[in-house]
Amino acid sequence: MPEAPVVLHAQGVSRRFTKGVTALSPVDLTVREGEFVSLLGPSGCGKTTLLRLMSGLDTPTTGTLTRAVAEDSLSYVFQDATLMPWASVRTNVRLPLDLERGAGKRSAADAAQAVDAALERVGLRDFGDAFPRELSGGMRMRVSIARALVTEPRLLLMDEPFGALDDITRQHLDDELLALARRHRLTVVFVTHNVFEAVYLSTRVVVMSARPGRIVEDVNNDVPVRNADFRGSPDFAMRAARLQAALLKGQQAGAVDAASIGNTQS
Ligand SMILES: Nc1ncnc2c1ncn2[C@@H]1O[C@H](COP(=O)(O)OP(=O)(O)OP(=O)(O)O)[C@@H](O)[C@H]1O
Repeated sequence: MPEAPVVLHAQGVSRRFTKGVTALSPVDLTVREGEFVSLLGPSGCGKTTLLRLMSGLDTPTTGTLTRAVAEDSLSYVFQDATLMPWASVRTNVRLPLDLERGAGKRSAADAAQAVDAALERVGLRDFGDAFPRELSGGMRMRVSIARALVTEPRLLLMDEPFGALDDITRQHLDDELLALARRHRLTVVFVTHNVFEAVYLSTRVVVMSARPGRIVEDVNNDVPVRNADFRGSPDFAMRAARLQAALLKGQQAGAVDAASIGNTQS
């Protein structure tokens, strides 16, 4: 079977911030259409930095990053739901279309239809008139996902979207996300530091070292079925253990890197 087209390609991409913080060592990474790639790494290893570079919100210090989808085919989901508290769910979800409509792209009726469809997709059809304060944390995150889906993106960049939720809600949203990704043939890059979530969701897991982040392992995780049986299976536990070991290796590599940087500076 021919390989799916490339959606994202990073070559030698690094990011150094002012004040000398190197958040990301040179990274090479290719993401293909339909993949669900998790970036897994310890806190502060540069996952968000890499995701922001992929989105175009930030530019690399070195290297090149090419994206084969247009800016309006890409959506970014932040760690927090980041909803406007004074606006209804419907208005929140419509925001990207309002910004787009400024450029004369879509009629109000089309926008309303797209908002309803996005709310339907995340199971919030009856909550369009509610305000964020009336919703649970999980529902707010679903609104945030509906807002990301309303433009019908091909590429979804998600920065630890379920990190603040309890396990049951997280698992529920994991299932909803998988169904959405499958139904709409999305390519997803998903930041997490949770090995179990990475195993459950991803077709591929990119494990990063502690800061300065670099890729220590690129693990294929293409499994045929993802459901409660899979979560409870020995295969699942083995995959999680393997990622845990890779994470540990990455943490140690980060510590060694930091020590050698210290040595060269002293
Ligand atoms: N704008 C910035 N200016 C200076 N340093 C920054 C900036 N953004 C991030 N950093 C630093 O870069 C490093 C990587 O940050 P980043 O947010 O990418 O990590 P992360 O892996 O996403 O962490 P977490 O899992 O905790 O969200 C951190 O040490 C952070 O302090």
